[in-house]
Amino acid sequence: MAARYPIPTLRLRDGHSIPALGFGIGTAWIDGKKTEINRKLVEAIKTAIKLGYRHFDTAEVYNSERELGIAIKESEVPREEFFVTTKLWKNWDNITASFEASLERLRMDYVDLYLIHSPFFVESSKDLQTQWSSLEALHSTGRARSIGVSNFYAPHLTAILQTAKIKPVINQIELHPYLQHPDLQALLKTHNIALASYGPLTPITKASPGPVDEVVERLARKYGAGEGEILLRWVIEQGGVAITTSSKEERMRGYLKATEFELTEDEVKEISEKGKRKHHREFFRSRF
Ligand SMILES: NC(=O)C1=CN([C@@H]2O[C@H](COP(=O)(O)OP(=O)(O)OC[C@H]3O[C@@H](n4cnc5c(N)ncnc54)[C@H](O)[C@@H]3O)[C@@H](O)[C@H]2O)C=CC1
Ligand SMILES: O=CCc1c[nH]c2ccccc12
Repeated sequence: MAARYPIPTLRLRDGHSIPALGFGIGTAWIDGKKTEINRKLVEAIKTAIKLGYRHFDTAEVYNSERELGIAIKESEVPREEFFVTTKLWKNWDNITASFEASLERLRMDYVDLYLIHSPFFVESSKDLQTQWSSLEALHSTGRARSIGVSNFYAPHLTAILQTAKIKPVINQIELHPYLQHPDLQALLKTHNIALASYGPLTPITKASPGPVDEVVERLARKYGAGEGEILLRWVIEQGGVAITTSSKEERMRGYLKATEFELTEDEVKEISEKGKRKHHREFFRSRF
């Protein structure tokens, strides 16, 4: 059975819309060395499509773009119904070649969103500015409908905003109650840059036990949802986009419940306040 309700969308600063719940094909799926097509992954993506997911998040470095392209073709759902994000890894010298290789693997002639995966591989602000101008050039061809960044913190954003002709539409970062980035969130709001959360389930999957456990369990009972769905909804209620994943159909189905109820302002606040009592960063730890 497909989603009972359509997944809500968020309007980006360039006028395009992004579904507020995305299905990631990184982390749990990664096998950077594989050369054969992973049919299990293709089938899992097709299951997600059947359940109603239309927003997929991949990256050059995940080695999953080919499977996403095949799954979308085999699903027979029109390309225009999907929102596909991919990300540039380290090939700064020829960004156009990297981008075109991604399109080829995806079997697509455009992506909805192209992101710089990380700012941590360059030496200077000037390098970041040069990279951003290459994304602007791709955007002008129409093959990257929207452009944005990932794992950017205030100094990285400030650097590119100094010379940007087009501001990033989104910053995809690790965001959950134990990593809330209040200052970065304020900066994004000032520039109308949306926030996408990866690792939204971290408090229950990687950082438990912790101070939000009790409230998340209580709200899951109240709304007849899983604990994960409370954390996904916490992101969505704050105007963010939540990117999660699973290989299990039951979990894929469960996450969709996050679109079927609303948390009250006080409930969002309670999770945030309790979350502030613990700090946990799962990804790119060595950079901080
Ligand atoms: N831009 C970036 O640098 C990054 C982007 N991402 C993107 O975000 C996506 C999601 O990232 P995750 O950290 O995996 O997201 P997540 O925090 O939503 O965790 C999803 C994982 O939790 C497991 N899970 C769900 N419910 C569970 C439960 N009750 N008990 C135990 N395990 C449970 C799932 O099976 C899955 O493996 C990735 O696939 C990728 O597309 C992820 C990391 C970095
Ligand atoms: O994007 C998520 C984190 C990450 C960075 N590099 C790799 C490589 C393979 C899987 C995930 C990641």
